[in-house]
Amino acid sequence: MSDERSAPVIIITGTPGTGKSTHAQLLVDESPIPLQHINVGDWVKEKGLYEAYDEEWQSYTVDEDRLLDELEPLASTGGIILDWHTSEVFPERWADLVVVLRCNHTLLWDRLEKRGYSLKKIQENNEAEIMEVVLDEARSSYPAEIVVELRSESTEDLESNVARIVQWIEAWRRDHGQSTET
Ligand SMILES: Nc1ncnc2c1ncn2[C@@H]1O[C@H](COP(=O)(O)OP(=O)(O)O)[C@@H](O)[C@H]1O
Repeated sequence: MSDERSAPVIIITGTPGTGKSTHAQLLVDESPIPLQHINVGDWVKEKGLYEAYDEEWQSYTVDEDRLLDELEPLASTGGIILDWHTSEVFPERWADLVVVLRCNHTLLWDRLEKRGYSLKKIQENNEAEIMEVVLDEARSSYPAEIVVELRSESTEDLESNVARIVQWIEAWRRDHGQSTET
């Protein structure tokens, strides 16, 4: 329950390349309270929280139980941004806000090409973005009132999205009896 936390847990999700890490980094800089950015994919690799590596798809099969065990203490304390392309794995009680980033598929294709993804992986992700896979997953895993879909196609989008999340953090603090004055 968020009542036990002194700071919120924010999930930023979206198809790879939609801008999760870029948003999370800017949010860390602009947040009125300290937030730790957890790039879950990097964590999985660094901490070896996977069962296997799939050569064909160039991706890891995550050991979800171990991942959740690692994250649980951080989620209980709060003050974290969970940055991952999937959100259903996290327990519903962890999340205070779930941001789903969206991007035009042509633009997304270019971003993933620049990243050096294989054609197969670009196609898979592009199709997932068109089919709204990540959005559907977030909507079926969390209450509608905490899921926010935001466009991430330009620097203006990035800045206004982060400003909006900062406002949300300030409101969260007020609701939890914490002053926004320092
Ligand atoms: N809103 C945006 N406006 C312009 N470029 C963006 C935006 N969001 C992401 N990008 C660019 O797209 C690429 C992928 O962004 P990244 O944050 O790594 O995505 P993700 O973490 O979702 O995989 C980066 O080069 C980043 O600079």
